[in-house]
Amino acid sequence: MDNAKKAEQAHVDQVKEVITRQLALNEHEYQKAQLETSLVEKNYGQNAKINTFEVDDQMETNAEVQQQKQLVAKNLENEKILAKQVKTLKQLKNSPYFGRIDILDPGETTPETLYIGTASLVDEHQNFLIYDWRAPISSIYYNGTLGKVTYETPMGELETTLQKKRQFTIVEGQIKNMFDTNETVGDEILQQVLGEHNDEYMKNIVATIQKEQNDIIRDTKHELLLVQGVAGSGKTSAILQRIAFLLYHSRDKLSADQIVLFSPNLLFSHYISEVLPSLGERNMRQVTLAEFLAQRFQGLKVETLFDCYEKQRTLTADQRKIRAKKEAASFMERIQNYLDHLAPAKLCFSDITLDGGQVFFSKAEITEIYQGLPLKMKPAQRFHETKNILIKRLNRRLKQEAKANWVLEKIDNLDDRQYYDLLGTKTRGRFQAVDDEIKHLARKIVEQKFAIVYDALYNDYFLDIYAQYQHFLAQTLPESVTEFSERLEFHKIALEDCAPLLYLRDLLTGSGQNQGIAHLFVDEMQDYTLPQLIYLKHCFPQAKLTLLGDSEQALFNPLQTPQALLASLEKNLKPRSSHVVSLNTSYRSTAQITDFMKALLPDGATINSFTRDGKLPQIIASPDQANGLIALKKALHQQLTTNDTVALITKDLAQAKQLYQQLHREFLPTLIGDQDRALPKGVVILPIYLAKGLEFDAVIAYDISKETFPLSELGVLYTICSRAMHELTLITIGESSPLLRQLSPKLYTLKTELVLK
Ligand SMILES: Nc1ncnc2c1ncn2[C@@H]1O[C@H](COP(=O)(O)OP(=O)(O)OP(=O)(O)O)[C@@H](O)[C@H]1O
Repeated sequence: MDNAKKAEQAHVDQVKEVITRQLALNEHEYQKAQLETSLVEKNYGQNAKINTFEVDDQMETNAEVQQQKQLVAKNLENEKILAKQVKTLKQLKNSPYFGRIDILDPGETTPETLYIGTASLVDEHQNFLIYDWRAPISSIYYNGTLGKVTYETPMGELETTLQKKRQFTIVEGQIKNMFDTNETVGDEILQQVLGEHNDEYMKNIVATIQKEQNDIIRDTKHELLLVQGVAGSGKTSAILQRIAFLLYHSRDKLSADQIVLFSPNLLFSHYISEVLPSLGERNMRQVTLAEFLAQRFQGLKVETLFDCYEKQRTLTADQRKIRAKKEAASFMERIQNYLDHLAPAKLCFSDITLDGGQVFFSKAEITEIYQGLPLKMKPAQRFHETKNILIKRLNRRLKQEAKANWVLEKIDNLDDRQYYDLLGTKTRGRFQAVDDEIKHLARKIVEQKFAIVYDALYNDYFLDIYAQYQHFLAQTLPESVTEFSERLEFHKIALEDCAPLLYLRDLLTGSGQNQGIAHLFVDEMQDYTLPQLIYLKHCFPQAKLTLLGDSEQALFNPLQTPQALLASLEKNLKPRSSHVVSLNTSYRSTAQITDFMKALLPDGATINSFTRDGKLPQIIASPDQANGLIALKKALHQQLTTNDTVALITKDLAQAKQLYQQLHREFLPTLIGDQDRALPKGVVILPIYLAKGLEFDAVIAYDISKETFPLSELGVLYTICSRAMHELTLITIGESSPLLRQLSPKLYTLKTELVLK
């Protein structure tokens, strides 16, 4: 070990000692806090039982119980903080830091050495032994080259001189690797990290964040941040780091619950779920578009992105035209326009009925209320007012109904359990007058009977939104009405109708907005239509947006330059400020695989491959299905010897199912469906849309032939190839895809599979 490394190891050991001391202290405190909580809880349980006979005692007990409750809550909070500290210290003990910077501030003569890790560590004398990677000063580590550098602080920009930058890999407290570097985080450690095999969970990239990724992570200025990055350029990694950064940066006012990430599929949600916890943060909320819509269309089967993809080849030219119109931003403007001119008489209300079908509020009564309101009222206000009037009328009816004979009879026939259930939090015999107790019970009985009416009012069921949307379609796109209503009869709704319909509903009823979400992230945004993005922005009006995508991987939408995309988003989402970042270096795959992917694209020259060496992709040409299958089996056997997981990625579900049938005896593969959340080891077979955002050590694509992959399937083939980290194999059957024929033979090895019979 050279002297520098010895000195650094000695420093690691010193820091570890401090960590060990703090860990012991925190663990002790944590156990104490746990004990205290359980004692208070026990106490609180007993306290809650005593003194409930006299009114005064009862009040006293209530106050005491309140106090005890607060104590438990405080203790639990304390416990949570200590548990988090223990977890953080344990992580630091294993690997206290990954970077060091030596800086010389203006006017100083001796440089200061700072170590950077996943969390801060302060010793007993308030010296910072480790700086959190998110601290303002740490940005120098990611951004600066040696010499004069600046960094942002809450007080403004500061300047310093960066004299040294050192990277470490520390495992179990031992320095495994150490490099000095001038540039941003150097290649050596990155090489090593990227060369590792794929894991069940994505890892954080905190030690090797690249400069342009750092710009995304630390952006706090823009309301709309658009990231356009080539496959494997670290978009997902960067946004997860960004979430951790934002939680640190705004820790007083931002919590993980105020952040929503739209992810492409459930597998992906599982895959990324460990990144934030590994950085000491809680996970944000995650949802797929399908889940989000399914919640809003209960009772209907909502077409998913995957259904759309599967069926797109069977659409007629007319259906395509209709879909294109519904997926244009102007369709949302038309909704706005429709509402601006909608006469109150054209509102499609429906009866509110009781369980037995008896009408409680008729459509005519509701329409009359709505029409009778002042003309200048906006639709949402008018709707709200109608609802208020209906609730008042309902309450009046309930009051009258409570005096009805059937109610009094019911009270007489209540058994004890029913009686106490109706009393709820009230106590029998504790009402000021006996009549009050009867009144209370009567009220509860009628409330139960008419709960369905409350429910209908509360959830706006008295507006027939489907009929309203149909009315809108009849005026705007009449050729699409029949298909919409036919689907509805079968309790189905097409994906392209979801965003416009919900938008119409929300604007009409003034509902559907969540003001509490501060950040909205959309991954794989190239698969979203503008109306969907407009609707999401409408749902989360206070949220800053981070949209990430790669136009080249679009399974549905045409290619767009980042600038054109930004211009279109600015026009339609109207953010106060916006910024686009392009990521052009692909980190996921070996240089050979990235070069192959690049060559598939007409504008692939803009992609930089990261210098990680590997095997050339392999193309196996086979004359027919039988030989193709033999080639596939051989390739699977061979790749399973060096990789834990081999992914057979297909163009669609039908092909995935067929291959599963052909391989299941020999390989026991797993056929992945859209409800699967985890990826097992071995051979996995999945259609490309379920592989979005994921990566695999080895990827095989089957039947890359003229018919299955014409030029128009470029995006699909590119996305399949870009899932491979270390090995890529393409098997062609008969005439190969024209996408492959245009590639230089230097980019792959070619093998012919031909078994002579
Ligand atoms: N700075 C980095 N340090 C270490 N690894 C990185 C870095 N940036 C990206 N990677 C790795 O590269 C791979 C691809 O990253 P990621 O999945 O975030 O890219 P992406 O742009 O979202 O990809 P895609 O759009 O193709 O799904 C991951 O294995 C990730 O860990």
